[in-house]
Amino acid sequence: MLRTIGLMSGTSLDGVDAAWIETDGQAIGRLGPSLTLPYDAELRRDLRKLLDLAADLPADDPFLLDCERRLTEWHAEAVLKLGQPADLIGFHGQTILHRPAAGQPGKGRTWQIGDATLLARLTRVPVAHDFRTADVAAGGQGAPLVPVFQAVLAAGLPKPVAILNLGGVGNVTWIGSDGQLLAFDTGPANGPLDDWARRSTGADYDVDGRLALAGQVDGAVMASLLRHPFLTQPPPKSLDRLDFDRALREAGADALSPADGAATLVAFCACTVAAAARHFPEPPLQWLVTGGGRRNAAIMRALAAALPEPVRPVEIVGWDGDALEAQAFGVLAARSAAGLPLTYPGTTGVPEPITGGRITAP
Ligand SMILES: Nc1ncnc2c1ncn2[C@@H]1O[C@H](COP(=O)(O)OP(=O)(O)OP(=O)(O)O)[C@@H](O)[C@H]1O
Ligand SMILES: CC(=O)N[C@H]1[C@@H]2OC[C@@H](O2)[C@@H](O)[C@@H]1O[C@H](C)C(=O)O
Repeated sequence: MLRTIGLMSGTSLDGVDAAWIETDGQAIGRLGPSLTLPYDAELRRDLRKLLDLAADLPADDPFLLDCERRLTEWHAEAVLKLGQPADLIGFHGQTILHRPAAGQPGKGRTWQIGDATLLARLTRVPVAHDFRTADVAAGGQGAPLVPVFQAVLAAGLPKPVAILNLGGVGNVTWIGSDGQLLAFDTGPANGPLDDWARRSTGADYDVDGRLALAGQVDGAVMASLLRHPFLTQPPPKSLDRLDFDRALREAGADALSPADGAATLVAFCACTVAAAARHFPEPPLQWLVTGGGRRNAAIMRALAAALPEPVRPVEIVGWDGDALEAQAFGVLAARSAAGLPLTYPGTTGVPEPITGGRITAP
């Protein structure tokens, strides 16, 4: 088994999640400590700016390179703070653009920034990185990547089960009784809500969903959003963090009051999850919710109303919803080192299971 440290900077841009996990990529030995190192306001703002600029930026743009260096140093700081010995780091980096081309090998693009050479030098540990490129190059969605780890974690749970991650974007993993995996992005989750909270109240996010709980869902905006073709599109499918921004503007969301806007975004998030469930081969026995969205009481209430099955935070089965994605990248790093598949036809739509990632020595 390898002692790994998984590092994830998700689409919420809230900070680096780091987790220690002992694994050979197939089984989990020990789960160790984890932490989140939140970005300071300046780095968070610059990363958010990068998302808007990414489509037109050359890879050697000075602003991009400066952000990449700062992002990498932040990750190194997270590793040092964790203070655990490691044989391998799994470094996701920060997605700034995601445009896969389903079923068209060589046509899609997914872009995670992060300087693996610098991270390996700063931590003196080999770094596995660039986990999504091979899958997109082979015609896969390049996301989600966590299902292979969730399947190991969920081995002892009654099936079918649905694991819902509510980060900036939402994604779900459905695991059937025979171990069948179906995973895909559900729709926007905290991303548009965070942008809305920042614009309307100045806060980084709607703490505990209080703003949304004080508002009313706007029927006209909802009706417009629910017509988005992503909801009925069959999986595999994945999203860029900004994919719904235009639809939200066109639906007239910008004209809503702060509370009604938040309430409407929350209700839409729950509707996208209900729409996702229509793609499952059979209903799950329960939904286990991970990611920051599980702390948003408005989202959890809306999910409970929209789904017929029980909806609970993953802590109910003893998992740590703040560490899960980081732990996944430790396992993905070990799988990459062993040449094991990271993605499958049922998770990214790649034609056959393939490995991915590259390893950079210190
Ligand atoms: N107490 C809380 N109340 C409401 N929302 C919260 C709370 N805590 C966290 N969040 C939300 O969760 C988000 C962070 O979630 P998470 O860390 O799962 O995202 P991520 O890892 O960046 O995303 P992704 O899964 O897209 O990679 C915050 O931006 C915020 O919107
Ligand atoms: C391209 C990209 O970075 N996608 C993220 C994003 O955030 C949530 C969702 O969209 C998911 O598909 C993915 O992250 C997790 C870690 C994954 O790949 O499983």
